Amino acid sequence: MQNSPQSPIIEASKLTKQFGAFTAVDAISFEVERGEIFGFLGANGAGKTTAMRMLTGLSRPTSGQARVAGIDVAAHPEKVKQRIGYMSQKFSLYEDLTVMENIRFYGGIYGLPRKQARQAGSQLIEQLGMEAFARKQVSGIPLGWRQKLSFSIALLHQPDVVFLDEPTGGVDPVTRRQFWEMIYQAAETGTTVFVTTHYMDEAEYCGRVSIMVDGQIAALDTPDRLKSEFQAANMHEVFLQLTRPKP
Ligand SMILES: Nc1ncnc2c1ncn2[C@@H]1O[C@H](COP(=O)(O)OP(=O)(O)OP(=O)(O)O)[C@@H](O)[C@H]1O
Repeated sequence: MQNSPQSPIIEASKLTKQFGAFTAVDAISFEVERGEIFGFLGANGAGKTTAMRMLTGLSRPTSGQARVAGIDVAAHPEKVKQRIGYMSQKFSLYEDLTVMENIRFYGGIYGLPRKQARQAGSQLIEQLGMEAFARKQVSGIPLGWRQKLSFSIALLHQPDVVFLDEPTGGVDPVTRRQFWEMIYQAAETGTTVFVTTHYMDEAEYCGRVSIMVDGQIAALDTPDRLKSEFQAANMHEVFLQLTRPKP
């Protein structure tokens, strides 16, 4: 199923996930346009990862609907996985494989022919300037490099959308900036970026931002419009106004 270039690349309609009596994601509806950098924010436990797992076909919605690249995530989770890249700190590289082996392994998972995976691997290592690490086990390379590598691997099969779950957690500010340059490059080539972060300076780098509170989307707009609506100097203040428990 193909979606037209004009239609939103992500469409969620009353998307809901319940765990027993607990509603982790509560009827969220939103759309993301092709090529957008969309920030998906919320306090700990707000439901971001659960929502993202539904959008990536890893978890079945209890009710509601979502389409990613025109594909219904509940009806065709395997098809969705072919059209997306996914990177999280928990689900990422194999520590005991080398950099090159990881690239080839994921190339295989994403269905790239062996020769193409090898070429893409060499190209990727060169682009990242990781020649010195190519034959090193991933466990032995610095965290910032690992995160850049997993992002590049998530883009290996040129997905329509890349989902990034706290991609810059724990890395230094310089590496975070470099990582965001990579995000901009991906968006410029047409890949939609759906990103969660706890860093509010990063929220400012997004085209639009949604903020989840207790399973619902409490606000969604450009950082500038949110700041103006909440009369806040920065996104950190917007975030606090929405997520701070009411007295
Ligand atoms: N498999 C599960 N069974 C029961 N409850 C769950 C399950 N997965 C998540 N939850 C609960 O759903 C809520 C939302 O969790 P989720 O991980 O989606 O939040 P989050 O916004 O991603 O938080 P964080 O920023 O801490 O990762 C939490 O209260 C969590 O305990």
